Amino acid sequence: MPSLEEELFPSTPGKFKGDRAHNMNRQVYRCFASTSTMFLWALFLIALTASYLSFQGFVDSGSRYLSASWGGINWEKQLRSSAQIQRHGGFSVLVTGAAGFVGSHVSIALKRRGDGVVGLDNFNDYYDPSLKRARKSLLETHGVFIVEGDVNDAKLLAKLFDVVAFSHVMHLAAQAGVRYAMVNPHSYVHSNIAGLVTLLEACKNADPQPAIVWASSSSVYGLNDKVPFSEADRTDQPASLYAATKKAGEEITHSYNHIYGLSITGLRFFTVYGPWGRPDMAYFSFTRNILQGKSITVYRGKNRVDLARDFTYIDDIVKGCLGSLDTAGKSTGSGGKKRGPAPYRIFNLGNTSPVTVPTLVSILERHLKVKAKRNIVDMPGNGDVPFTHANISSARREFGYKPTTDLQTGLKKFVKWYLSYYGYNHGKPVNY
Ligand SMILES: O=C(O)[C@H]1O[C@H](OP(=O)(O)OP(=O)(O)OC[C@H]2O[C@@H](n3ccc(=O)[nH]c3=O)[C@H](O)[C@@H]2O)[C@H](O)[C@@H](O)[C@@H]1O
Repeated sequence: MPSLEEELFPSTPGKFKGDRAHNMNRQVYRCFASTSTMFLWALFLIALTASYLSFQGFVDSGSRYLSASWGGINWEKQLRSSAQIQRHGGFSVLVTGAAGFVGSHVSIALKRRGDGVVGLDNFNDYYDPSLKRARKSLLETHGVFIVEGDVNDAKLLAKLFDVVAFSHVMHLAAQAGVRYAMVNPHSYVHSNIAGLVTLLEACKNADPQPAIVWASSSSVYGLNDKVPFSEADRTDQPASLYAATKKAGEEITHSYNHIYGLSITGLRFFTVYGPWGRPDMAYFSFTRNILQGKSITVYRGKNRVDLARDFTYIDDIVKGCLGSLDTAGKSTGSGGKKRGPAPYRIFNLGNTSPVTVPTLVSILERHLKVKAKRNIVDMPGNGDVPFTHANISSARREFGYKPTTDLQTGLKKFVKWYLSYYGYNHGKPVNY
């Protein structure tokens, strides 16, 4: 049996016979009725979408407030107090990677001379996070507050710039390590590319815009064999994904400098070592293994040539970082708009005195008074380069950079710290 509607308005036009005016009326009514049905459906769908979105927002913000380790009045108070400048003409610096090796040393040095410092670190487990926690405790005793968060967190970055008008950003947060890039390539893209862009976005939007000094790497020289390495040498032959992401960082920062007027200084660090260092690096893992009586793997280059590095002591690097901050010109833009050209600089921070890896081992043996069990193997194709050697004349000219610690002296200080921290048997760290 046809429904009432079907009866009144048969689905097949033309089958209905009636007068013309009646017909017209029906068509108008029909058209109106279907428009209002559509309208009701549209309203229903909009309401459904809106309630879904607001539910999602509720879930997001709820989970953020439940899991976030930042935010709140007390947190903002800690930020402001840590960022407080204590010297005439001082800076307020956001240090990313502040619980890292270089980050912790730079943060303390800045704080000591009266600059305001706020740290940011995600405490990831690329290497033993307890060492990062210990550095954090050390920083707290110097009055440096570290926010636990990721440089990929745009909301957190916006909040930080909202609470503190940072004059400088020292960007040291990164996925470090040359050979680990073969194990976890995406962590390099996440931290060194995506994280960098998120940070630059926050800096470009900030008002005032901070000047940025950030960690590039000697590894950008890749297969370059012109020695010593100068900033103008080619850097288009990276030997590892790590190097490629650092090189990409140099290009990315250049574009932000060009478009938004951000002041940029990239520092190419040369194999930095010292107390509170990184356990994944050769001098550190060699020390641990030698003390534990385990063998160490010493890579050797083509034609049995020893590998060499321009090992640079942490205190020299810290001086280079501070010198870079002191001479970084201002960013010219604000709120995402460029107002004029800003400086774009790149410097080598090395020691200008390469030492072979076997010599590094011999120095450690002397300081530790233990003979190493050396397992010499040909360098696998793992992203390593045979040698590095920095020409540092640019940094010397610009801010008087002059490294003063040779490898022998620097390793002595490292070993002293290592033994006080871990003990001879790499037991539990001494509490700081
Ligand atoms: O200069 C830099 O820019 C880089 O310096 C280091 O990278 P790398 O020089 O490879 O430092 P190590 O991992 O400590 O290696 C030093 C030397 O020891 C060698 N090595 C390493 C590990 C090992 O088990 N055996 C060994 O012979 C390496 O081949 C290399 O020649 C850092 O790990 C990077 O994060 C940094 O960017």
